[in-house]
Amino acid sequence: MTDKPALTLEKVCKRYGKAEILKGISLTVKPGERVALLGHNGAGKTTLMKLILGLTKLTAGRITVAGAEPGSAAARRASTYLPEAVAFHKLLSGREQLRLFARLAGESPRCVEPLLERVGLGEAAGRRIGTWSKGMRQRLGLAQALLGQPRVALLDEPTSGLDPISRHDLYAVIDEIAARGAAVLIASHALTEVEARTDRIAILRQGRLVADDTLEQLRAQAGLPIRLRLTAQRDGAEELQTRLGGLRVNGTAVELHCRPEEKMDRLARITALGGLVADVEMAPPSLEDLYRHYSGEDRR
Ligand SMILES: Nc1ncnc2c1ncn2[C@@H]1O[C@H](COP(=O)(O)OP(=O)(O)OP(=O)(O)O)[C@@H](O)[C@H]1O
Repeated sequence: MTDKPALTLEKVCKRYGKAEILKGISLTVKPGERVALLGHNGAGKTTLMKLILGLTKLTAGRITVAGAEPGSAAARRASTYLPEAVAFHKLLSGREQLRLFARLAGESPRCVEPLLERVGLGEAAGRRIGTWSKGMRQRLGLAQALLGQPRVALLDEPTSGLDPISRHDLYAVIDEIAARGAAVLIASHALTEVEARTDRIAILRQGRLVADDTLEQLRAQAGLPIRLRLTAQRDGAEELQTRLGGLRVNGTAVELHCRPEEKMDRLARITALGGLVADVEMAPPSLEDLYRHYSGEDRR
């Protein structure tokens, strides 16, 4: 897989009337990379995807999709898009709809059956889409996204409204799209799942990209505290709090926060308390903590 970005954004600006939605966004996504695009409602995630697709015009800056201009025939061939609300022809069966998409993508109809099986729609494929659940329609959307070997895949909240198993299955397909060499950009509010399933996190805030790195790097840059939760032996929570400080969480637990570099020292002090401590759990800052920090919502 080449290291050259499949998707490049340079100082991208977008205005709607007087409203400046995006103010100089620069971002690259390499083949095989899965990047989460986070931001509050109205931050501009969908607008960014529409610019990449050439569905709306740039105010300033430059975007290239597999080396081509957004909206050009080459860029359209190279990219695929799963919108938040997938709309299909209700009267067509899943198989008929996917055959139609395959024809439009210049693919052989022979690819349709394996794709339907791949996304778990083998049995439902003959039924009209109008009778399908949201999860089934999202799966068909992903089957469409797998057509034609895309080099750039844009997925707008792909798992919203799906149950945990369907989410899991959907991410398995997203991983496959990336493993085939597509640069994948996923707009999402589902922090726990993107924490586990993406390679890099980009956060939009007030029209700017305020974070763009791996989770580990963002943790290191943010310097947020590590949480230590101690469970006391019977009736020992008060003594534990007196000795170590921190907050009583419930009848038996005490929570402490410490800087990453203090962690070993804290653990040594906890171990020295011997039988007073029944258990210790340690949690590094989650993506939710980091998101609050970078999006300016850290009010704790
Ligand atoms: N066609 C349009 N004309 C005018 N303003 C628009 C248009 N499309 C989007 N906007 C505005 O641009 C801003 C960004 O919208 P966008 O849909 O990109 O946000 P988002 O980050 O995808 O939000 P969400 O998480 O709610 O889906 C919003 O303030 C929205 O009202």
